[in-house]
Amino acid sequence: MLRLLLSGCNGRMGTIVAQYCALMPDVEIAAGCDLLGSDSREFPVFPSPAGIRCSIDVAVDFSSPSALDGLLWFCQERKIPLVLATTGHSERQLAAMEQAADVIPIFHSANLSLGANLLAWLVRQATACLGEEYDVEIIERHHRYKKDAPSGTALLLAKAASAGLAAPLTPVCRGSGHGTPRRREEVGISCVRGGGITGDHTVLLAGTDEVLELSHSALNRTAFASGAIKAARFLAGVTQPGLYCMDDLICRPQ
Ligand SMILES: NC(=O)C1=CN([C@@H]2O[C@H](COP(=O)(O)OP(=O)(O)OC[C@H]3O[C@@H](n4cnc5c(N)ncnc54)[C@H](OP(=O)(O)O)[C@@H]3O)[C@@H](O)[C@H]2O)C=CC1
Ligand SMILES: O=C(O)C1=N[C@H](C(=O)O)C[C@H](O)C1
Repeated sequence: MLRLLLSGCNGRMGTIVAQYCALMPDVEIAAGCDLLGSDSREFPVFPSPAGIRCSIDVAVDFSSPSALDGLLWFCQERKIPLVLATTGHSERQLAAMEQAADVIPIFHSANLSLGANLLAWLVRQATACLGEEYDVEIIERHHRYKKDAPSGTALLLAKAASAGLAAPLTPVCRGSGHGTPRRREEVGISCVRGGGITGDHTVLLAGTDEVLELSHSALNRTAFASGAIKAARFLAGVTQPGLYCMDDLICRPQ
């Protein structure tokens, strides 16, 4: 049995992950964490990891950047691997996560769906083929409740676009009326928030005479939940501390 700690268990993703795990005979949510706790779930819910005493194989976090410090402390103390799916962390937090990966295995991915990670790979191939003459612009669209912008996936795609080129691109968030012409060395990110959009990402490669568009749409949150459980299963078999990501799960041509 794979025993999980689910951080952010009362949220949109936490709810879907718990439902998804309930369908798996060999995966169990041993404990949950959420700010308000809860006594109506099929597992105990704690306001922070500090109070958890039961045995945990892997922690899975879909909560908020504010949960990170407590989670890293708990997982390092108990030597528990961590799947970190939350987005919107600061540079300081990302550095703390990298340090913690010297002690425990951490699987960090801003998007746990197979398709979005394949999109990142395709974007890298596309910029490598098209080169500096094509401007890269990213449009991300999410539901009205999303707190962070730009999305973690948009930043991941910006990095992938940059990796295909000789000179790196700097991510720039587009607002309305920015009033200066685009600079060649930027990758623009435009954020849309509305309704119940689960998560759409489009990468535009805009040349003078043609435009290539590559897109991914998550149709529901199970796309992420299934990736989270694959990542948890993977970490349960990892023996070395380190930073892992979807590249460690996906087989594709180099
Ligand atoms: N990597 C991936 O594939 C995906 C990542 N995400 C990311 O996951 C995160 C959660 O998304 P979503 O479920 O939509 O958000 P929600 O706001 O619906 O859920 C987050 C839950 O975490 C709780 N929470 C907030 N702070 C803490 C804390 N310090 N400790 C424990 N629990 C806390 C929230 O409580 P309260 O509401 O009271 O604040 C809420 O119940 C986001 O960062 C999102 O971007 C989402 C989908 C896919
Ligand atoms: O908050 C969300 O909902 C999502 N967040 C992730 C992100 O910031 O990229 C992944 C997905 O797009 C859904």
